[in-house]
Amino acid sequence: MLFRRLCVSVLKSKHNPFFLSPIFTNPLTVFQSYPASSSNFENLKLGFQRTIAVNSQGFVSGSTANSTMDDSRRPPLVPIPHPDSFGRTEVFRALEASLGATFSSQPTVPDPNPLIIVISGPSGVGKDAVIKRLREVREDLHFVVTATTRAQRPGEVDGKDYFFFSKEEFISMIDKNELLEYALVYGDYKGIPKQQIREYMAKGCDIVLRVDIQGAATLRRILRNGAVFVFLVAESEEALVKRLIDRKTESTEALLMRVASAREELRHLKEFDYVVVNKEGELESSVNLVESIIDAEKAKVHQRRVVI
Ligand SMILES: Nc1ncnc2c1ncn2[C@@H]1O[C@H](COP(=O)(O)OP(=O)(O)OP(=O)(O)O)[C@@H](O)[C@H]1O
Repeated sequence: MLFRRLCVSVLKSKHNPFFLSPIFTNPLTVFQSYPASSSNFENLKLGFQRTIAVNSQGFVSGSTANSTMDDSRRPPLVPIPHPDSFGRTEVFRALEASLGATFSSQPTVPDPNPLIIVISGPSGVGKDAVIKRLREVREDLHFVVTATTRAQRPGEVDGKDYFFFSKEEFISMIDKNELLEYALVYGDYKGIPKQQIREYMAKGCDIVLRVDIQGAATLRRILRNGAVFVFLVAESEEALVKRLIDRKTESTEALLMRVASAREELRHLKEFDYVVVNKEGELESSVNLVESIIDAEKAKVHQRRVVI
């Protein structure tokens, strides 16, 4: 359509010697003989490069030949039926013939790389709540199960809540460099098994890691820009404290410690790529925003790349 408009506007120009030429008074619709012989074509020169040919039945043929291209390399002049009047297959085939090449059905760009998403933020901000919902709404997401040496609590499932190991087993994993990151927390080890990440990335899954602020700093040093770092915050300090009180899971000492650390932790915000404000009663919006971040990362021309 655009091409036809171009031809018409060029031809209607008062500088054009073909103005009101009889070929453009014919409707460009009737298809009688295919392929039309090149003698049927009247050639119109547009500028210096592109030669356009329109036959009396309304077929358009063109080549991008420049003056130095020899005939053996030039695609054959093939009439192209107009999509208004002919089926998609006929137009498609004619375009291929005219270009002298078939159109590839290969994906235009490769699949995006699997992503590692590190979610961090102060205690009580809603990391677990956001991740739990994210896993419900998003397929191909693997939440890494942490390895720990702490005792299994009633109701906890090995391999789902944590992977439970003895201290000897855990130290052996450290020695064999099988952990991406680990820490000793109140006398117990916690760490991220590399093998689990490798396995799920190989399946094309995106990986979610939930870590505290110190863990995020360590992962940033290891993964650099290979992972995307998301900092979750509450809309205010007041909202965060109320949320922690309402959760009723901490002793008063632990509560005080978590609230005090939250202030300090906020200073690390600048080390992250994105910040998501998890507002009171708006968990769904926070999850949507994390999803949008993942989608945007997957649309990046220069994809993050990481080898674990
Ligand atoms: N947007 C929200 N609105 C209201 N309540 C929320 C919101 N997000 C999370 N919560 C609630 O706040 C409490 C703390 O959330 P959660 O346990 O997910 O925090 P966390 O960051 O994982 O904490 P911690 O690091 O201490 O484990 C939970 O009771 C959770 O249900």
